[in-house]
Amino acid sequence: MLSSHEIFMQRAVSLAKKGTRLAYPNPCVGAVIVCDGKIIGEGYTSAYGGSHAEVNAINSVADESLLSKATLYVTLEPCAHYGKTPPCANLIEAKNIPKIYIGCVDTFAAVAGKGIEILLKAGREVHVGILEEECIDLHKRFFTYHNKKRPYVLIKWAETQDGFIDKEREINSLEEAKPTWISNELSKQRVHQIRAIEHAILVGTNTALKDNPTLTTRSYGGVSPVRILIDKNLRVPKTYHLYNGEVRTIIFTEQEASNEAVQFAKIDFSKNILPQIMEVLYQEKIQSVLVEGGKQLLDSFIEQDLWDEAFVFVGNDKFEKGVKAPVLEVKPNETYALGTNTVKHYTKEI
Ligand SMILES: NC(=O)C1=CN([C@@H]2O[C@H](COP(=O)(O)OP(=O)(O)OC[C@H]3O[C@@H](n4cnc5c(N)ncnc54)[C@H](OP(=O)(O)O)[C@@H]3O)[C@@H](O)[C@H]2O)C=CC1
Ligand SMILES: Nc1c(N[C@@H]2O[C@H](COP(=O)(O)O)[C@@H](O)[C@H]2O)[nH]c(=O)[nH]c1=O
Ligand SMILES: [Zn+2]
Repeated sequence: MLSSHEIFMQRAVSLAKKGTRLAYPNPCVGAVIVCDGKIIGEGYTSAYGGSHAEVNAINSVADESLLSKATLYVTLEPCAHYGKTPPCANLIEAKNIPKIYIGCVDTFAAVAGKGIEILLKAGREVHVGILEEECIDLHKRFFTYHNKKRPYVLIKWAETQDGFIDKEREINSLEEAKPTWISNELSKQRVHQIRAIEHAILVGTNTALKDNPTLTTRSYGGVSPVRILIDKNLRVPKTYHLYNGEVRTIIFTEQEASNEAVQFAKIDFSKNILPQIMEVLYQEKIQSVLVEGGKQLLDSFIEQDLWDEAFVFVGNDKFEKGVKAPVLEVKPNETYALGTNTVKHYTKEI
């Protein structure tokens, strides 16, 4: 059974999940203020440049005098640095909040224990590590980005019962360029929900040529991720969806090119391209990337052990031949049904 501290922290985690996508490149933090066992204030990080969770929670309290006997629950260590806003640790001190429960320490160098230090120096009671696993999971993109200097990488594909991601097929016209659907409508919505959380989405050249993907969140809503395409020789026609200007799109190529609908990033294809792509995404402050295929691209991420989380959607069909699905040599952490489909979810410790 959860303790009351864990229940309030769980509420802070749920609040944080509401704002993940808009807070980028900030972590979306959740905060709850409790007095006499009742929640008197709540908040989560505003869209980038806006106020932090602690500020929003404090501002939401109707009777400020209660703060001096209240407890603050916050998913991430309060900040101690002047970024776009002043430090939250100083605000908590100024508002005389006596008890602070923190989900996890912020490993970002500008904070890293300094927020806790300010609160302890001010004589506050500080507890760290409440629902720590959930809080680290919540902030995994932000931690990976700062600690590994690359975005958090998720790989995802849909495969048939007999392990194929497509049939054998040739594309002879624009009309023929569309995905072979393996997963069902519920899975599609789940994929769009995942897309709505992640910062960017990446596909390989053959996937773009055969599927003419849109890569948006249209079945779920929310912000669509930045679209990323690998296209060494610019083989994907400008009539394809990726050039429609609907969503910010970056194309990795070795060609000199310009186009008002997309952004080109030149890399050296004679070398391993994945570290180069990671470096550009890092410079672009992109904190997570969902790799949606195809086979060759997914295999290169798997071979280089460059993934943090994976989703495999298993449909009901058997193709008997076609494009073979990638293989993960580890067991899924969870498996669940989405209607008649099965989802295998793999996570790694960050
Ligand atoms: N069921 C599903 O979930 C999915 C199915 N698919 C299917 O998969 C198929 C496409 O897969 P596949 O043919 O493997 O192609 P990919 O989409 O992986 O694209 C491969 C091409 O992209 C470039 N590329 C990819 N990775 C690298 C790398 N690491 N280094 C350098 N260049 C790279 C190369 O282009 P170049 O040769 O120009 O250098 C390469 O030929 C399609 O049939 C598609 O429908 C795709 C996505 C998901
Ligand atoms: N075929 C297949 C998938 N294919 C992936 O989805 C992309 C198409 O995206 P969109 O154009 O936005 O619908 C496609 O290029 C490929 O990366 N995904 C799945 O969840 N299930 C499926 O059965
Ligand atoms: Zn802050």
